[in-house]
Amino acid sequence: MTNAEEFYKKLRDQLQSDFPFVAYRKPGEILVKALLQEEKKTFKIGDYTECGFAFAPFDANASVYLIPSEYSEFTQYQPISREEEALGNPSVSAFDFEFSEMDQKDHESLVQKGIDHIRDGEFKKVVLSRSEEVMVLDPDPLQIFKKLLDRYPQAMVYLWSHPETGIWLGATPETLLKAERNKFQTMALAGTQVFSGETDVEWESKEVEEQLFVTDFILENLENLENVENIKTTRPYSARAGNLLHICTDILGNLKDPENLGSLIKTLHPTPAVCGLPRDSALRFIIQNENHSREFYSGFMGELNIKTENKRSSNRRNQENQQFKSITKQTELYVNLRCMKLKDGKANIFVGGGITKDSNAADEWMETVNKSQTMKSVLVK
Ligand SMILES: C=C(O[C@@H]1C=C(C(=O)O)C=C[C@H]1O)C(=O)O
Repeated sequence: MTNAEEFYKKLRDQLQSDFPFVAYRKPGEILVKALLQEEKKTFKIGDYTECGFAFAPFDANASVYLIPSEYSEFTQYQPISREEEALGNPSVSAFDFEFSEMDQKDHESLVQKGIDHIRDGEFKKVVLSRSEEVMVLDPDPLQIFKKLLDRYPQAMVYLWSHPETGIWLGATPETLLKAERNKFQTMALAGTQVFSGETDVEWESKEVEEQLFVTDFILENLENLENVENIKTTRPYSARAGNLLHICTDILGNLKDPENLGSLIKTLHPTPAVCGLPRDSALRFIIQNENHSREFYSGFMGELNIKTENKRSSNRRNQENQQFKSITKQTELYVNLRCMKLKDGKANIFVGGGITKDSNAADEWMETVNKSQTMKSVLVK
């Protein structure tokens, strides 16, 4: 354990030498962790038995970056107080930023084209996105990271820096895969409305249907996987993500072979929460029609097979404070949403939304504006 000052000095040194590193805090946790690569070399994932922090692009055929535990220093600190965190309304709103009418027109016509293709029966759902360039007043990634930590305690907050990928930051609400011992968990997340102080809200049938598509797709695919058994789901509930609410179903199960995560990850990514349904035709539409490259947006990132020590006290009499220690490997991967790439004093913010037959282009534009708020609120002083 180190202190905040030392922690950020290490990150600063790493940034200056352009050595790969990642700093992050998992949802609801207090400790802020980092893996600092000790050499300037590029590591990639092979079969998902590797151990470290993974960073994957949207393109499921492209290789996945890794900061390996084996060649990195691990460091962490505990912020002294959380008093300032997650407080009220940010002083800045997405509406304080100017919008380009061109961006709006382009996005609305992309969405309309998606709706037309759905009505023609080509696919049932497609997730369409855009990227928006924003000037950053203080483009220091460490300052932005600290603001994200403050503002989003329930998100997976990260700062990733690698000479081959550039600098990325995000605060995502969406779990791709949690796995420990023989248990795993994933999530079907879709449907969006603005949070106005209440999580017990009504959802329109369009949103309910859209989220159900995601749940059903994940369940069908999991059921076909040799390595998976005892699948269970929670009831759909409203989950808060910053200024937004989504519909969420948790999906849990067991792994017959906990060492083999590769087939599960490949089955889950990309889910219809970020791509569409059926996957192949939606993906083709995205590649042919979005006018930007998603790069790492709507890919995934997080801990892969990180060794964790679990301590358990025995309550039995005559065994004072006896502790059982066991080492397990933990995987916690998140879908890379509400994220941005920092470059030359500018941020490229990536936002998108799921389109179904009942979508409306102007509403979908507004949804991306609302989603851009997550990153914009930390880009000004
Ligand atoms: C695609 C994004 O978010 C996804 C799409 C959602 C939707 O269509 O309502 C909701 C949550 C995410 O699964 C994004 O944030 O860019």
